[in-house]
Amino acid sequence: MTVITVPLSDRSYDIVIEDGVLARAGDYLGPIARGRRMVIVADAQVPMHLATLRTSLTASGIASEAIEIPAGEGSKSWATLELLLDSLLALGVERGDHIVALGGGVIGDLVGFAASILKRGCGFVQVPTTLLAQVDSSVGGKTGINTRAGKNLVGAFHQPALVLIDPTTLDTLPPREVRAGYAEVVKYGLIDDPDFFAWCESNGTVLLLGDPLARAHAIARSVSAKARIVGADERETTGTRALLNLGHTFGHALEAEAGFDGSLLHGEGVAAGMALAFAFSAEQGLCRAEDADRVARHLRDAGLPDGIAAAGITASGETLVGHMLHDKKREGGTLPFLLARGIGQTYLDRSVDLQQVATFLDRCPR
Ligand SMILES: NC(=O)c1ccc[n+]([C@@H]2O[C@H](COP(=O)([O-])OP(=O)(O)OC[C@H]3O[C@@H](n4cnc5c(N)ncnc54)[C@H](O)[C@@H]3O)[C@@H](O)[C@H]2O)c1
Ligand SMILES: O=C(O)C(=O)C[C@@H](O)[C@H](O)[C@H](O)COP(=O)(O)O
Ligand SMILES: [Zn+2]
Repeated sequence: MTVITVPLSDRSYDIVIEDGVLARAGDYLGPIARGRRMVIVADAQVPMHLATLRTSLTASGIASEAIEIPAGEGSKSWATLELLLDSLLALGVERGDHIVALGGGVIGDLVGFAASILKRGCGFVQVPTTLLAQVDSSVGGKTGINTRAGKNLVGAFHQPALVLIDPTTLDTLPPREVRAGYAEVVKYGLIDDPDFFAWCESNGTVLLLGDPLARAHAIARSVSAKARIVGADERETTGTRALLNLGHTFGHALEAEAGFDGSLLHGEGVAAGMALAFAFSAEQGLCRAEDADRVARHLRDAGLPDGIAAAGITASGETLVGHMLHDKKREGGTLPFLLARGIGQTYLDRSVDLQQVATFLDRCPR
């Protein structure tokens, strides 16, 4: 078992990583339930994991109710949020209760946001069941929904009380979703850990095939990096947490253009976005072309898109930059970008000319 703490003074919380921990969830949730019934909000596609969780709660003497949410990015919406809040109110959830989010990043973001506003804020616990959620979205308290204008534009910072990660739940995850989650794993290497990127180059293939040791290493290393960064800059005010956005300004624009319909998964958008961030950095003379090529090659080898064409997007540079103007990092007329001086040397650049970005994107193959 590995336990990593997110250091946030009186709101610090543990991330427990252990094969099979879902079947022992009651041991961890007992003290949080305080003798009350727990409400689990689960992705409708993980009934087997919901059953394991509920059995464990029952064995620990904790009653539970379940609300199932349709799978997919479309559920990070006003409509689903409203239905969820009504269901939670109907079940009598109180401010001191903790809602359990069981599923991927969609469920975690949606349930975390619902918890942040229900009765002006109640608690929640993350039980992530996708690789992406286990290495990234379940940690750090960014919650929210998408709107017509783009990704995650309405939300709140609201930290969970506990994150329970059972890597064996990934045995049922479709390979495309495993690959999408792997993009966020690679991200940690590219941000500030070149040794971890090299580890990914050597171990990515076995990790994607479900090797338990490689999987455990990748989850623990990713989560440690995220816990350290979130502890240093919880609300993305100093620029440190913004590093976790590597590839996301490009990636969210590609996702918005694709339309949140499952044709381009978040991790796929991030993969293409990271390749574009490195290619743009190389074009600007900030990093070596060999580094950008190395990033694109590894993403391709992992079965991930390495640019606009591979992401299936045909939109112009101007259209994509139009999506980027909704980015939450925007400061007046400036849009800070995560660029790179090399692998593991990502930094926030506030001097990027959006016209140059549009021209660069137009030159990328379609
Ligand atoms: N809050 C954050 O810090 C943060 C970080 C990264 C991503 N995100 C958000 O996370 C979302 C993407 O999350 P995701 O990639 O987990 O997608 P997801 O939640 O849509 O899950 C992917 C698919 O896997 C299915 N699934 C989940 N667990 C399964 C399992 N164990 N077995 C079989 N199927 C399973 C789901 O039904 C869904 O179809 C995006 O909305 C993204 O914006 C948030
Ligand atoms: O935790 C963070 O901070 C991140 O940026 C992690 C990202 O992987 C994640 O996709 C996040 O939701 C993007 O945040 P946003 O602020 O750009 O919406
Ligand atoms: Zn992301």
